[in-house]
Amino acid sequence: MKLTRPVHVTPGAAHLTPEVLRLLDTWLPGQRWYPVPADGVTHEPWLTVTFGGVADVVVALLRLAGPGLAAGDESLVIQVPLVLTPTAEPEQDTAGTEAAGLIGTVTTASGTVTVHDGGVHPAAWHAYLSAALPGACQEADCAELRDARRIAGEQSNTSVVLPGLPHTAGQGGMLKILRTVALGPHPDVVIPEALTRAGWDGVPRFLGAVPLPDPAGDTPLAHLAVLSELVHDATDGFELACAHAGRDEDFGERAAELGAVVAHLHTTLRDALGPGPALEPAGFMGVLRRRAAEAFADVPDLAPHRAGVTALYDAVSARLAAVGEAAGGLVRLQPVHGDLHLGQALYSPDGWKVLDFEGEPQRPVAERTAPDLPLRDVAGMLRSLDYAGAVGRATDPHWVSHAQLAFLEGYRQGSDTPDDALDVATAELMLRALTVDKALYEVVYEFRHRPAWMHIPLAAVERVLRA
Ligand SMILES: Nc1ncnc2c1ncn2[C@@H]1O[C@H](COP(=O)(O)OP(=O)(O)O)[C@@H](O)[C@H]1O
Ligand SMILES: O=P(O)(O)O[C@H]1O[C@H](CO)[C@@H](O[C@H]2O[C@H](CO)[C@@H](O)[C@H](O)[C@H]2O)[C@H](O)[C@H]1O
Repeated sequence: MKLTRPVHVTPGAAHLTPEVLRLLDTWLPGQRWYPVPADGVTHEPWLTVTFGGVADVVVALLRLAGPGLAAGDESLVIQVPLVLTPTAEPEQDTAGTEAAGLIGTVTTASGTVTVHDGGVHPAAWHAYLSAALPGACQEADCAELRDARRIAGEQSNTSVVLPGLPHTAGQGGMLKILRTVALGPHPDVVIPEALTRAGWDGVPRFLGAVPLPDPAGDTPLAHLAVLSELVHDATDGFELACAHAGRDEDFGERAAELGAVVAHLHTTLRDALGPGPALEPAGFMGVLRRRAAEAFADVPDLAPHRAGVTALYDAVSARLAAVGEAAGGLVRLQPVHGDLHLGQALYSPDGWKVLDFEGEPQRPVAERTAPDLPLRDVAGMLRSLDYAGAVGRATDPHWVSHAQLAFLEGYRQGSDTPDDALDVATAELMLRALTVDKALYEVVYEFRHRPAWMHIPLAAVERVLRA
């Protein structure tokens, strides 16, 4: 019988010496996937994970503690896979160490150990792969790891291409090591698994996952990694749209196809996972108002738009209350993507594939996974087409609006509208509110990560409020 490797969990910092933890304190804040500004943040060992039959690989699950961060079960937990190799001498030559993932060397009374980042190390990939997929990668030099490589770029997690992994449709896999560990089933596991089970081919086929076992029970505490089929000859949707924008080439056809895929995604999600509760206007708009207040507190440049946002949200609240009263209730919420943008879509010879169901990384987990309005994803794509026009430097003043209208038309045609759907005028007003909500999120995201691009969502806030 083909087995997966057992995953063992130990409380605290088992297998990790104080020297290794100190090394991590210095190294972690410089990582792209580190989820918060590092000022005053400490790393508290929560659990340590090892894999049966795999030596040297230790995964530290560290709770982030500090000003403004939640504590206890609510804390933000990061996953830090490490390869700890006992060695005779400290490594002197550090040339090329970043590529090799060397974090450092520590010496204790019991000897010297080199510490490598497991995210870029084949020994750790072997451990995850053999835990995710029955029978795969039984040896560290297995065929499945041939030519494996971590993908470069600005990622919230660490993804590894496995060209040698066989699967039903051909060859190749993608292992995604989740850097932020949230208690409960992870949406990037649950949603692709449900969509694959439903036979929908708009996501890379789900192949397996690495659960974090609960030492006190049978249900996994969380998920550590997810494995999916590699999409071949795929182009990142944002790069594709920017390239079209740069040539002023119409993106309408691709955008319409994408709209139809997003519509099918919503129908399949509702059928596979079931609808959620009915939209409750006060609660829903309360969340939007709180998020806006947080954005205004974070970014001073947003101040001139405070009154406009309040007025728009007041108008939506009033309309939802009136419509709900007249209809005896409003549309039901449902599972959605939650952070949909062109960079979460791959264009392949087989059409568009949607990726990354984690929700907006800067939001609390409960909020990210809550049932929502599908219009949230529509707003995300409209915003992304606007980014593509700006970043790709379209000179045609209609490039963005053409692509957005084509996306909306593709979405409308692909939609299987539920009986309780919002009427057109209310849906349009709600789409404006969700577009503003997304643009405010983006202003904060750009303020923190890419200030040179902050003008793109800032202009959008102004434009939508003026409309
Ligand atoms: N199954 C796949 N096949 C091919 N490429 C993929 C696959 N999954 C992800 N990618 C590539 O990896 C990138 C990062 O994946 P994603 O799931 O969005 O990770 P993150 O959460 O770190 O942003 C994507 O933008 C895409 O280019
Ligand atoms: O991909 P992530 O889940 O890490 O999402 C975060 O980063 C995105 C940028 O990489 C950011 O997206 C914003 O910029 C995109 C262009 O780079 C644009 O297409 C999106 O529309 C825009 O929101 C995303 O918001 C953030 O959560």
